[in-house]
Amino acid sequence: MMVDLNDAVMELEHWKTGKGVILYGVGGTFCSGGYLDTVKNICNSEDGYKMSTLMHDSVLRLRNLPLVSVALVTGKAIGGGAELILATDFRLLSSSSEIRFVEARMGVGTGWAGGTLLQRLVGPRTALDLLLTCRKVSADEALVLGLADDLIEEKDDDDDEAALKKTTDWLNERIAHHHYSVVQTVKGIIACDDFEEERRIFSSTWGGKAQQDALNKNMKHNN
Ligand SMILES: CC[C@@H](C(=O)O)C(=O)SCCNC(=O)CCNC(=O)[C@H](O)C(C)(C)COP(=O)(O)OP(=O)(O)OC[C@H]1O[C@@H](n2cnc3c(N)ncnc32)[C@H](O)[C@@H]1OP(=O)(O)O
Repeated sequence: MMVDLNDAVMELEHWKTGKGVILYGVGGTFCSGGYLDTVKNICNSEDGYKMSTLMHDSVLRLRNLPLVSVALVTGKAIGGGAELILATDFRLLSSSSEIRFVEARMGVGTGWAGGTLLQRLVGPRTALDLLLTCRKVSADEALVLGLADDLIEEKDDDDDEAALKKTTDWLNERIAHHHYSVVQTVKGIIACDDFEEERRIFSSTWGGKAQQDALNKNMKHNN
């Protein structure tokens, strides 16, 4: 899974006209973290560092894609699986889903970049609490904590297809009507968090097709 994720992110980096991507699990589980047989086979500091380096690479490159990314969490997100939901811009949870950072119970810290990302999202105090208690976070609580951006009501727990359709619609409300260059510009500006880089990215679309089309419409922004 870890190598497959890295390959998938590399493929997405070559999608020059892309606008959005949804990260989701199948079979009623988002992700239950590292495959335990693999974890048992790499249980030494050197291999742990290599695994963590691979996953940090995947997670941070996923976060920095010029695409708007959403994690659709149906079922459980456990351990590294809970860390993976932090790799995207947004998180949509099915009402029966559950997030649980179990790393401390496994005798380790967060190995897939989840510690730094979690404290940026919910603050250091809440991050520390979630990582030390290893407690279940329900979809409702995730919304309160800022771990979820929206909830996907599902008629029954294993209706993955319906949840994916609702998530696609949610994402399209934000990207479908924009030219891909505009989506990539806005995402690039937010991801860079740097004024000089923002000016450079901004100027890459100034005068472009999307702006010319918009100006030619003589739009009034009052509806
Ligand atoms: C840095 C990341 C890394 C780390 O923290 O070190 C990790 O993420 S380590 C892995 C952390 N994850 C776990 O410890 C998960 C352990 N599994 C569970 O807690 C539960 O299986 C579940 C994920 C909550 C699902 O429970 P449930 O719905 O009751 O189903 P089952 O327990 O019957 O699971 C079905 C089947 O899947 C196997 N399984 C689940 N997770 C893993 C996993 N991470 N690695 C390997 N196998 C996993 C589980 O063993 C069952 O298999 P069978 O017993 O053969 O049916």
